[in-house]
Amino acid sequence: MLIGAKISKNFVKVKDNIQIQQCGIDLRVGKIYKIVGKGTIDFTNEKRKLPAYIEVFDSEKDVKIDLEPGVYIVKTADKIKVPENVAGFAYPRSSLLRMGATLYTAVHDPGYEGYPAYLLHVLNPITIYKHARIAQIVFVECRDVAGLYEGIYNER
Ligand SMILES: O=c1ccn([C@H]2C[C@H](O)[C@@H](COP(=O)(O)OP(=O)(O)OP(=O)(O)O)O2)c(=O)[nH]1
Repeated sequence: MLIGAKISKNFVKVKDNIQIQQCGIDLRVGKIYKIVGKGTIDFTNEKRKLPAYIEVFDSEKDVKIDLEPGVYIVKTADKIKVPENVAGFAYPRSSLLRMGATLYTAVHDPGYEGYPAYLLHVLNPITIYKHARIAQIVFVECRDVAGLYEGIYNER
């Protein structure tokens, strides 16, 4: 069952109550990066290498950005902390989709703590203002978990 926002608001450091939705929490844009070069992925992570990112926008410094179609990495401005018996799933806001842009997201593991990064796919030109709410994260109770997330993306 999805965990309602009355509880899941405790898993996200929200800036404003406007972020609290019915059964999820809206996440704000923090930084936006262009991807430069190629990445490498393997079985053991030994050869895993992320491409370079060039920062093109920072909600702390910039007012807005006009993005042309392409792919970008978005780092959220909101820190999340996923409890040990919970997993999180993020979705693009429907308004974002209605403008011709979307997010690709993965699983937020039990024990993860940090500012999630998502792939932003802009199909139609879009203007993004600082701290725009772009995603909604929902949390699900998770039984019999096999340990907690201890990987490189933790930001404790
Ligand atoms: O769209 C997402 C989904 C998850 N995360 C965070 C939370 C998650 O717990 C962590 C690691 O995600 P995942 O396990 O999918 O990444 P991985 O590539 O398998 O990394 P690792 O080898 O560290 O497990 O990254 C994001 O930043 N963006």
